[in-house]
Formats: sequence, C-alpha cells, structure tokens
Amino acid sequence: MQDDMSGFATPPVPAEREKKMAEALAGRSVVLVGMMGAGKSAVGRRLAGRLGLEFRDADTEIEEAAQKTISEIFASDGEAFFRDKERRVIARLLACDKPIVLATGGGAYMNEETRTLIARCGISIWLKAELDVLMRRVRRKPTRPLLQTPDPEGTLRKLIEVRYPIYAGADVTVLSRDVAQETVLEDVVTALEHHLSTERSDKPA
Ligand SMILES: Nc1ncnc2c1ncn2[C@@H]1O[C@H](COP(=O)(O)OP(=O)(O)OP(=O)(O)O)[C@@H](O)[C@H]1O
Ligand SMILES: O=C(O)C1=C[C@@H](O)[C@@H](O)[C@H](O)C1
Ligand SMILES: [Mg+2]
Repeated sequence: MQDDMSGFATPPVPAEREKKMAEALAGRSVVLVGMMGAGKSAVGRRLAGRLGLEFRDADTEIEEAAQKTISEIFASDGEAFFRDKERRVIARLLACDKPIVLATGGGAYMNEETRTLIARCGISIWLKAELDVLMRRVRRKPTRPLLQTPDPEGTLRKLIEVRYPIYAGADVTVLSRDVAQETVLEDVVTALEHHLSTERSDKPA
C-alpha cells in the first residue's frame, strides 16, 4: 500500500484481470462470511489489495467505535449488545455505491437484516472450513469469547451445525483449506471471477 498526502493508505492499481472484476462488481462490495478462523480477515485484506478496493474488518470497526476489545464488549455489555453494534457497523460500512472488501465477524451473517443488506449491496463469499482446520487456527489466540467454554471444539461443532446451512446461502463458496493463504486467495479470486462472469446470464431476461 502506498500512502497519499491525506495519510490514508491508497490501494495499489490492480492488474487487467482484477480491473475487469472490479468493473463487473459495478459498485458492489465483496463480503466475506464464515466461521471464526476461516480466514475472512487474513484473506479479505489480500483480496482488497488484489482488487484495488478498500478493506474493512467489521470486528475491528466495532472495537474502534467502542474503544474496547470484543472480549471486553461481551463481558461488560453481553452478546445481544455486541450483535446490535455489529449489525449497525455493517450497515454503516456497506453503501451500495462505494465498493469495499468487508470481512465480517463469524456471527454477522446470521442476522437476517444484515444478509438482506449484503445481498443488495454486495457479493457474499462463504469461506468454508472443516472443524479440525478451524480448531487448529483458533486455538492460537484466546480472543474469541464464544469459544471460552470448557469444550471449545464441541462449541465450534454446534455453531457449525447451526450456521453452515445459513452460510450456504452466500453467492459463492470457497473451501478454506489447510494450504497457504495465497492459495486460498487464488481460489477466492477464481470463484469470484466465475460468479461475476456467469451471474447475468443466470438471471431471467
Ligand atoms: N489458509 C490459511 N492457512 C493457515 N493459516 C491461516 C489461513 N487463513 C487464515 N489463517 C490464520 O488463521 C487465523 C484466523 O484467521 P482470520 O483471523 O483471518 O479468521 P477470521 O475468519 O477473520 O476469524 P474471526 O471470525 O474470528 O474474525 C489467523 O491466525 C490467520 O493467520
Ligand atoms: O463467530 C462469532 O460469533 C464471532 C466471531 C468473531 O469474528 C467476533 O465477531 C466475535 O468473537 C463473535
Ligand atoms: Mg476476522
């Protein structure tokens, strides 16, 4: 990223293939959904660089607005308060005429209002990962309040059961495998490109 005089990072100029994809987005954002540890933040940041779009992370935005970590918000205000903040932050970030790449928090797509907004102003990409892959990744950091239980693996399994049928409604699904992040990014770019090149012909005239 280069820095312009305003102090904000300027996205790099994308290559021809990515430029075409950014054009086909026609103002829509790319919104990554999926479980904790799926790689939404890590892959989302790289994807934004590729597409020459701004990257935003809903969890980070919530923390900045509240001046508290997510764990602190859960502890002091409860999950319902957090979910309401999450819904409002995403509504602020997703404007239909200003495309960004947005990494959502793991539970954000469970909110119907948020799903409707994403469908209107964005292309949703579900980064799908197997339980064991997620476990290996989330084990590294104790920053996810929902997994502070005596049996985090069991908790994650239950969340998967409830959430995967909903995540499955996303426009595009990409498997976040146990491979380098660059490889998952490449899979995301290819799947998004395919979606963008076929979506118009899918729709009835
Ligand atoms: N393909 C990958 N291979 C190995 N590690 C990965 C891969 N993708 C992400 N990671 C690592 O897994 C961890 C979780 O990734 P990340 O924070 O991007 O997940 P997330 O989907 O944003 O989760 P959350 O919903 O909790 O914000 C990070 O440490 C990240 O570096
Ligand atoms: O899966 C979830 O519900 C969450 C995932 C994280 O991204 C954070 O949004 C928070 O820890 C809750
Ligand atoms: Mg994240």
